[in-house]
Amino acid sequence: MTTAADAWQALADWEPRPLAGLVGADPEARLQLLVRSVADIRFDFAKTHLDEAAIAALLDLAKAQDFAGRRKALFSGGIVNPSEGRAAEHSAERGEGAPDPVHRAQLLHQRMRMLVDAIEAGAFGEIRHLLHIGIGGSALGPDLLVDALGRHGSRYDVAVVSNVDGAALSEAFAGFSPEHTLVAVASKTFTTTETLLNAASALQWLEEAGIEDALGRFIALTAHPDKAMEWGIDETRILPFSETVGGRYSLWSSIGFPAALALGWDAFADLLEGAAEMDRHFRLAEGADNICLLAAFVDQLYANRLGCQTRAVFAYDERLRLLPAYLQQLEMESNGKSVTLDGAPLGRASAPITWGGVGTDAQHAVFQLLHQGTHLTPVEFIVAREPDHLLDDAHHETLVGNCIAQGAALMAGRASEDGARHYPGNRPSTTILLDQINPRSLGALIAFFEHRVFANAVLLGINPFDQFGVELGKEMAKGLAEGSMEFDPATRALMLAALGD
Ligand SMILES: O=P(O)(O)OC[C@H]1O[C@](O)(CO)[C@@H](O)[C@@H]1O
Repeated sequence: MTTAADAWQALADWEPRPLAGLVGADPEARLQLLVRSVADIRFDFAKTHLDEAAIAALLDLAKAQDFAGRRKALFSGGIVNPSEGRAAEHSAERGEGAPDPVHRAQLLHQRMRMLVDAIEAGAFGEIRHLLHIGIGGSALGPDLLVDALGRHGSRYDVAVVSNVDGAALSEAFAGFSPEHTLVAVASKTFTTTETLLNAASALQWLEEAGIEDALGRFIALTAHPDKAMEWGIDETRILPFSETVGGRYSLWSSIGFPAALALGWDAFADLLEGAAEMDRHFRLAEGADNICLLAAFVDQLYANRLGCQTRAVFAYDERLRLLPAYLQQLEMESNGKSVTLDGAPLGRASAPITWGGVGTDAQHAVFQLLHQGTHLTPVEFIVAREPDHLLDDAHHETLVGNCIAQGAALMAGRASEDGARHYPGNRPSTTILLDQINPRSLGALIAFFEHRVFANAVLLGINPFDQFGVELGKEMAKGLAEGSMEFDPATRALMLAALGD
């Protein structure tokens, strides 16, 4: 049997062919090999350097790394996060997983729904605003969902406040009236400094506004209900989710509460169903037919064969403007690792740096480097067939046309004697085309990215579900605030300059 080392060697021996040749030689075969539709989303990898030989090497790698076994473990509650001795059961929140976690998720969703109904029925008075306080995975997902899907007729004003910089909370206070505000404190651990400080300031804001029983306006979204109760939130207003749902995979749990409240329960249920459809595809599709695995093949090709240190994602859709930030956490916190599952040095590139923005804005800001810079950067375009507005068709046509033209220009390039006007071309891109952006398609899209991250982790042999890398910085920030830690002279001088003594 081919070992992982053999498969990596085969990839090292593989030579990329020019993109224009790959696409031009037999266009029909190319499209058939590299363009697929899953959950009404078209994934187009035709303008990447992936070819049959690279796919064969990467399929061998997947086999050598027991992709099928690890995928089975993911969906059946196996310990896929060995450093923390845990399963990773975000798919169970969508109904896809082992019976027990699926049942627990259903009970949680029932409680969420009852709370949504109670708020609507006026159990908390006349609520118009939801102040959602959380950070990282406890903020990026809900923020993305509400921003993307709540643009027309969101039933509540939602502010997601994550930064401990008081300017963020002050801005939210300025837009909300205390008597109509409900506060959701979202924290898996319920120990995160920034979140607890923001929550305490929100409580003070309500109290100072004369709200009777200000704590009664708080709900908690957490995997540690005991800690939320200690903080003062009544058990009846706590929506506890499972420890086996990772923070950056948690928008499907009660962390998604703002979306369920603002968009309505049916929309939240559609979101889960869209993700479940992608779960089923990922669980059942074999080999290169599996779109999440195929995307991971492209990622490995660029990160580990062609030396690309970054991956750029551009949403050509204003509704998805927060997607790049969401993906940064999902991809970089999951796969930004340097050791394998058994703690040995990884010895190759882990996750590339994810960056990006929104099109067409980014074209006028950063695309210069993509078209002519010295870095090779695989670019991902995300675009929808249907616009979200009633303005003249010219808007959508220009938007989509620009998106498609960028991929074509990156690939084709244009030769010129004048170096400044020379476009080298042969630059890869992937295009993800959605019919519409709605709860169902967004659920499927986000689940696609989650499973692609997992597939990459399997190919690399790393654990995508822990994040010890962020702990040291947290500890030192605490040590600095409490004066309980010794720092080096340069840091001491900086502290003195910034904070006084
Ligand atoms: O939900 P919590 O426990 O407040 O953590 C917030 C975020 O902080 C992290 O632990 C990183 O510091 C993320 O993984 C997580 O999403």
